[in-house]
Amino acid sequence: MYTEQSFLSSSEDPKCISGLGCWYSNLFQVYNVTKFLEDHPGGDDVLLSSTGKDATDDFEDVGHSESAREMMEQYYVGEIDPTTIPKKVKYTPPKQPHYNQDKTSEFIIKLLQFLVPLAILGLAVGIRIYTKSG
Ligand code: HEM
Repeated sequence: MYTEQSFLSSSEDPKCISGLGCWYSNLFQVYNVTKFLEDHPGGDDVLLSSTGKDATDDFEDVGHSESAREMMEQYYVGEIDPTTIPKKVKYTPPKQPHYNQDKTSEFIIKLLQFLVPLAILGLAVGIRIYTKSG
């Protein structure tokens, strides 16, 4: 099972309107390739390494066939303005509540850990002195 994986591609074809001329779109095309990962002839690892970023060069460098370009259409999600993509979001975990608020019991345990062996030692020495003198 794959989690949702998409990559971006900048428009290669200029958009043309007769009389107005052509211009290149500054928008990115988004492709969700989750369902294609297992079937991609180039393997899922190359696809995965191209997700979450502009994969135009990765895609073009391979020299994909016309049929590959046609296949792309079924994974097309829509266009996105790259300036609206948030920069890398740094994850800061939510502050955890501090459970052991009561430090008293911790202190008592530490004190007992120190006092109990001391008491046993004292008792042993006491018995020894008492039995010797007897
Ligand atoms: C939805 C997007 C994509 C589709 C539909 C697609 C489709 C295909 C197809 C049909 C092939 C077989 C060869 C061909 O017909 O050209 C192929 C090969 C390949 N693709 Fe993709 N591909 C996509 C995206 C990518 C991306 C982003 C990469 C990133 C590097 C990539 C890398 C490769 C590689 C390395 C091969 C193997 C080329 C070879 O062995 O000759 N593909 N792809």
